[in-house]
Amino acid sequence: MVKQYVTTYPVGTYVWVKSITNDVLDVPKACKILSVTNKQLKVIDDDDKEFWISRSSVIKELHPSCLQPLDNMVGFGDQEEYSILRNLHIRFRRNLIYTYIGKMLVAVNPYKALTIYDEPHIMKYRQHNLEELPAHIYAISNDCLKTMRSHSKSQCIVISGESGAGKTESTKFIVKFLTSTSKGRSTQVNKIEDQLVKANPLLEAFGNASTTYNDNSSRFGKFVVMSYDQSGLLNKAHIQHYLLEKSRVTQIKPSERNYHIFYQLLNGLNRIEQEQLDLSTSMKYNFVNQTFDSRLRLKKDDLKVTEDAMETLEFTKQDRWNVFKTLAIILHLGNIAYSSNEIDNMENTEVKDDTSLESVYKLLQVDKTILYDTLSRKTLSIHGKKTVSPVTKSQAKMTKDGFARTLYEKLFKFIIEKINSTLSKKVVQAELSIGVLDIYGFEDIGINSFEQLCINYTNECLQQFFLTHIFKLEEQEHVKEGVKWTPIQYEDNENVLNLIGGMQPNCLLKIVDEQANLMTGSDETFLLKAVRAHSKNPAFVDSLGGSNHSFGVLHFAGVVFYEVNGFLEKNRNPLSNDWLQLISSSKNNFIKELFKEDLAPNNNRSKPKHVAKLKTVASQYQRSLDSLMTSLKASEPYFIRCIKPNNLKKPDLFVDSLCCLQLRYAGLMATTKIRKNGYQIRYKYEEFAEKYRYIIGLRFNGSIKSCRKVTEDICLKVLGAGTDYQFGKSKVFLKCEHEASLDRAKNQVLWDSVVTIQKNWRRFFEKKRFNQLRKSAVIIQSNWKARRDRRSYLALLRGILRLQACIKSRILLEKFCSQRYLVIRLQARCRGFMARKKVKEMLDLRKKDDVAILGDDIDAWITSVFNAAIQDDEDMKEIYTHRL
Ligand SMILES: Nc1ncnc2c1ncn2[C@@H]1O[C@H](COP(=O)(O)OP(=O)(O)OP(=O)(O)O)[C@@H](O)[C@H]1O
Repeated sequence: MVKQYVTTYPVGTYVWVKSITNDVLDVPKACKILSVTNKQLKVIDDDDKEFWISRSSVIKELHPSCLQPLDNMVGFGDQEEYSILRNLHIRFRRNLIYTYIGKMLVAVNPYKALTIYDEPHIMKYRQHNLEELPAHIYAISNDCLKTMRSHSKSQCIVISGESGAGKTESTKFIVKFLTSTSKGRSTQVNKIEDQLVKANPLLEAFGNASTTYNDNSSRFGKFVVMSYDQSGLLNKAHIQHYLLEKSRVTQIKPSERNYHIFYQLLNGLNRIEQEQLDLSTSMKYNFVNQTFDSRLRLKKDDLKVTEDAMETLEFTKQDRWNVFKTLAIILHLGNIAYSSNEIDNMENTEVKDDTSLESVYKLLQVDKTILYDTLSRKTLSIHGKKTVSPVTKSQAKMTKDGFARTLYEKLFKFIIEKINSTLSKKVVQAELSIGVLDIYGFEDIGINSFEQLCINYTNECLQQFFLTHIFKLEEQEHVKEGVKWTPIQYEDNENVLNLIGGMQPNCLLKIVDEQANLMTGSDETFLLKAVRAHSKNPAFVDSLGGSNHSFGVLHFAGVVFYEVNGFLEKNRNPLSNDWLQLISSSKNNFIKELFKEDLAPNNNRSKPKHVAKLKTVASQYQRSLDSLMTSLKASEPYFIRCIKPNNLKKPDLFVDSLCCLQLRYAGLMATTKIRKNGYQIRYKYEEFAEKYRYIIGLRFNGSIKSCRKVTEDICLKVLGAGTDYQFGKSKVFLKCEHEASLDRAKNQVLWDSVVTIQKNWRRFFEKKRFNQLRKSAVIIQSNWKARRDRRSYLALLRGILRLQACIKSRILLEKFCSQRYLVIRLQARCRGFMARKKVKEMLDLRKKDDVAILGDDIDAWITSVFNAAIQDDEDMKEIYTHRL
């Protein structure tokens, strides 16, 4: 038995080991076998912890594809929850926080700064396709941008996850990438890019606060839409906001804080400004001193950052001052105190006439008596007759706080509208856009209220959008196209959606609205009606039997109980006629502008709008949610699921059970399966043929019939026969890896064509250059040859002249010598003649005179003459010879 075991799992094998506890979230672990005994195995897990396990704890051996961390989890041979979790875990330990599931991105919050978001990374990811580089949020952003351009269709990126999972940071990285790709191409784009980036600190100052889960938690949802013109340049942006958590303005939970801007204001204003707004240090104001979190130090510069952002976003100095003034009013409202006494058995509430009342009166610019009355009385209209009645201390405080909350909400709306007007100055036609949705995650905070119901309803809608996109559409499309489809089990949340909102007449939000509009409506009547309408609905959990007034909803992430106390009040517009009249009498035009919608006359111009049917929070919220869903449905979606690795906000700590829960809630498991089993890539035949026709070197002729044939030919050529892809009625169904192969093949063809074009162009260019060079070379050569020939000609000429001179001199010399010779000969002849003549004469004389004496002289003389003649001849001869 042992032998068999050891043979199956030898030392060094990686195996899945069952969890030690029976906790549903304690998933199996991957361990390496270190040693084997008869009964037990010594193993080491991914955290380098060694322990002994029994043989029966081993589930199975790890699939070879799971041994190394994978960038895209659809590549796993082993599609189990624990293998996915382990992949995320070991990647996280290597600081690889991003992982794909098909085109969906899972991002694990590292809780530490990573050096993967700088400009060189942006440049790198901009030049590559998805999956060519390690998984990254930039790769998803780049793919989204490319798809928008190539499909000419707007895109959206839906980011979801728990509070603190990293949604807002992810949004910032996407915006950074998308804006920087257009950066530098025009001054207008640069301006929008700066403004969009600066909108972040401004929104964070007014919409973020420190909470138990996150020191910089966004207390509102936002949908940032970036619009691109036809040339693909970013030219405007718009921010839509959802459900600001306004209750935080007046009430903060222990160890949490109010919105950052209040602390910034109290710490950052100079003394003169503080005096003008009657403000001093933060600890004096009830709305901000309820808790003090020592972890968060207040920085003087924070207000400066917000003011800089305001300046970039074109807030005027007056706007800035108006905003600060409104914040000061809210802070002073928080400090207004009441006293009460009993008159005629009725509690009579009075406002303490202190500095806070003075400050509100001064900053709100209203009549002090009207302010005093609004704060401590209420006007009732009975049968058209108005009567003023006293209110209890708690009622007075509630309406005053309600006004402070509404004022803050209006101020936040003003900030967003101002940002939007700056970011959307340019009007463009035929624009495409990329929307990034960063919305609060699913919430269960113990005592949940109306706000949590709305937040969780939003998450249900997004979950349905996700499910619809991933599952339902997949299924429908496969069936419609006649492609083989293996159904996959997933949790459909349509039931929960119908329970809370939507078109159903009896949904919870409609019942809250209905009760809020009834004079007799109360939280109790709402609960009663809800129970009556939905007691049989499996998604509705009735807790009427319990001591508290609550009901539960079975959300996709689990059951959440909601306390109904305050439901109706929160749903109603809390501003009474008294407050609206106070505002309409104000000389503070900014505040009046904030409330202009509420103060605008109704159709019946004599009556203020607020007298008509209530414009409830639920109805407004449902409208904005509907519009959001319409925008999302009109675009091609990308999903980013953010995962919080631990609740301690610590780096390098990955708690398996916590992450496992988030994976389940996010439906990631089913996604991995559908991605692996299904065909995530599909193209209409025309689109496919148009996109990939280069592979078979074809011109596009637009006919559907031929497009299908073209598609089949291309697939056969690149993917081969029998590979797992299918042809539907109008589309071809492919897997991710098929698209990658096709893209590679297309890129290769395009690359080859580019090389051919380049080659030919270079040839043409080089040939032209060569011809020019040759022409020039010939000119140079000919000039050079001419010069050289001229030089040798001149040398030759000189030689010839010298030769001529030599020859001439020689001829002359010869002539001279011969003449001389002749002259000498002539001389000799003459001399001979003369001598002979003289001899003859002397001989004649001897004949006549003393011949004996003369005879000897004559002989000597004749001899000398003869020798001289011979010598002359010899000399001549020699001269002549030398000359030659
Ligand atoms: N990619 C990241 N790199 C480094 N730190 C990160 C990253 N993502 C998130 N964080 C850290 O986690 C904190 C919480 O992130 P973030 O504010 O984005 O969460 P959230 O999901 O938007 O939360 P909430 O819903 O409460 O607004 C950030 O302040 C930051 O410190």
